[in-house]
Amino acid sequence: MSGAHLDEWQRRSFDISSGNCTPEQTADAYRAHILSIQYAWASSQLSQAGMDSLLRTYSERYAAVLDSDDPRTGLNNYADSALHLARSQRNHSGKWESFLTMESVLELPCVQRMIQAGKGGGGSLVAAGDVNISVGQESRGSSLPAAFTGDRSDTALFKPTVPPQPKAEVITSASNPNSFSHPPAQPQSVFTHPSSALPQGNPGPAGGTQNSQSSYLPNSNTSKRKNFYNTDRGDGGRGQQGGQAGSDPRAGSNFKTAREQFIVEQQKKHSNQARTGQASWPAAAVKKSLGANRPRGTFSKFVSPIPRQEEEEEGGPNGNSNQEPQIVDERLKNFEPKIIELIMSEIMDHGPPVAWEDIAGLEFAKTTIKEIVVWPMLRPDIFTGLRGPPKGILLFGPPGTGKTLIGKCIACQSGATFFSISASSLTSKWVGEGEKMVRALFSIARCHQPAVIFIDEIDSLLSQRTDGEHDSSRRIKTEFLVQLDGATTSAEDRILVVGATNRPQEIDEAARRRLAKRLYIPLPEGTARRQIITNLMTQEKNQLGEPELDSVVAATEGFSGADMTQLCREAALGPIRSIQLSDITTITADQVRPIQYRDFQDALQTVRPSVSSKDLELYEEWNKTFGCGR
Ligand SMILES: Nc1ncnc2c1ncn2[C@@H]1O[C@H](COP(=O)(O)OP(=O)(O)OP(=O)(O)O)[C@@H](O)[C@H]1O
Ligand SMILES: [Mg+2]
Repeated sequence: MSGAHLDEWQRRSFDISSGNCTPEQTADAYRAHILSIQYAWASSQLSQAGMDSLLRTYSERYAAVLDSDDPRTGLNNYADSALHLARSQRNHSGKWESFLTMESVLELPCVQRMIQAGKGGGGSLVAAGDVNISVGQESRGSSLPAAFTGDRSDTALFKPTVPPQPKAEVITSASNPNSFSHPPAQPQSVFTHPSSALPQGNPGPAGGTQNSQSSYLPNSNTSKRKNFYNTDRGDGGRGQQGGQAGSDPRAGSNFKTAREQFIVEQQKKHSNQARTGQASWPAAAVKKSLGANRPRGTFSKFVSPIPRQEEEEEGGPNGNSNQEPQIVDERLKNFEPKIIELIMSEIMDHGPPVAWEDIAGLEFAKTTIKEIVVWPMLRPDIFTGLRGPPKGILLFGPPGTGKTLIGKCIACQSGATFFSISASSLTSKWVGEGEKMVRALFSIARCHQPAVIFIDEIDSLLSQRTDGEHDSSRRIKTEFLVQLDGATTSAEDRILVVGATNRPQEIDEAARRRLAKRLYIPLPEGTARRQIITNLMTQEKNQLGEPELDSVVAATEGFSGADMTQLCREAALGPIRSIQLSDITTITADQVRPIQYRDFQDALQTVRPSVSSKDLELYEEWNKTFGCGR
């Protein structure tokens, strides 16, 4: 999703602007947003990077509302005021009836003994295991408060035996000591009531029970929270709390705040990302409470793999090699650094410089390209309105005629940032990431204007769309067409796409239209062939006279530029082949004889034109139909 679309989507979806929302409503809204973001991501309306970014924002806002103890703005971790939000909350205390009535408590053997002991004026009160209170089915020792679990064995009022008390029932008993409750039909667990637990000097059973409960149980709000957040959770979060053991009174318990639980659930979903170190919003949410340990991710700084000169001198970006890499432009923050790095390192072209004079012939193509590429890049103020350059040009023609060479020349001569990408690498190397790459490519180009995106073998990227083709390549094509159309670029953007192909017939008609200027790069004519030979021969010792050159030019009718280069290379080997094998190790470079006409004659025996006349007809035909030449 482009930046513009994302903004619009956010605006429509996330308008909590009334200012009259209660904290509950705000929290609810944020939670709904978070779900919407996940849904949008799952249904491919939103990119991974977009989702990361949005989730980070909204989970932090959600957490801020949840955590704040300011009653006007926060929910204090879903304390009492927000419990009604949890519609599925089940508190059975209202329905259950305790079997522990005042009378039945008095009949308990331990209570009887206590009474007896009280009457007897001292001595041991109650033996361990004497008190059996039925409270429910589950046994989760770790869920008890520390005072319950023996952590405070010296002062503990109650000590559980196996199996210990489930929280739900503890909670109920705490809030209503006179109706110690349980589901009647469920099996029972056992509580031990040690003698020391009873309030000193208070032999009265009812009063004793009340006092003891109020002294060891946490306040009812906290207990309710525990009850709620443990109702439908498995053991999933236990490990997450491990780090708090020892210092946290909740150590060893399953208790989690709503936010912690939410984060745990999300972390499970995103565990893969977390493992690979990518940014994921739960990590961002955790960051809030953990301080500055921000993970590397979407907002990590990006460092260019190609250090600038001053950086090299200073020992790294910003003069500090220890600093994190930096994403330089806001527009790129939604892309994973990995992708940006790939584009910067693998797509930007850094070849040897090529001048217009190095390209033999092709005068019409060169003039046109200068007109629509180089000058507008150099003087954008003049080339506006109707004079505005096309957004795309297509160089087509037989193989080896200089299309790629022209691309390199544009890179050197236009003064623009040059992105050279082979379509096959886009479709094969980053399978599944192709459309992301395309989007990132255009975004980076937008940040580095004026920019030329050169796509060699563009036919393999923009071939006719068929029903049977793979979904990913179809998506790449669509993304490319969208970007090419300039839907996401403004009129002032100076990004030019130059495509090169020797299979123009295979290009999708929609792409053809977008590559408005289609230039035929034909086989070199006589003068061009002569120029290629002359250019190449100036670097070598040779004895080629004008008439001999004419003969070679005449003999190479139908040769492409690449064939001509190959012919010259082959001829250049002639003098070496004439050296005696025994001399090859001792001979000096000066002693190698110059290239002669006979070397070309020999070479012409082995080097053949690579383009057939039948193929040539097809190009001529396509040029007549779709080409922009004269
Ligand atoms: N017009 C030319 N002037 C000088 N050299 C040329 C010319 N055309 C081709 N060559 C030579 O041929 C080589 C191959 O050319 P290039 O890669 O540009 O061909 P291409 O048109 O891109 O071929 P393909 O369609 O197969 O990709 C160049 O490196 C250059 O040496
Ligand atoms: Mg090429």
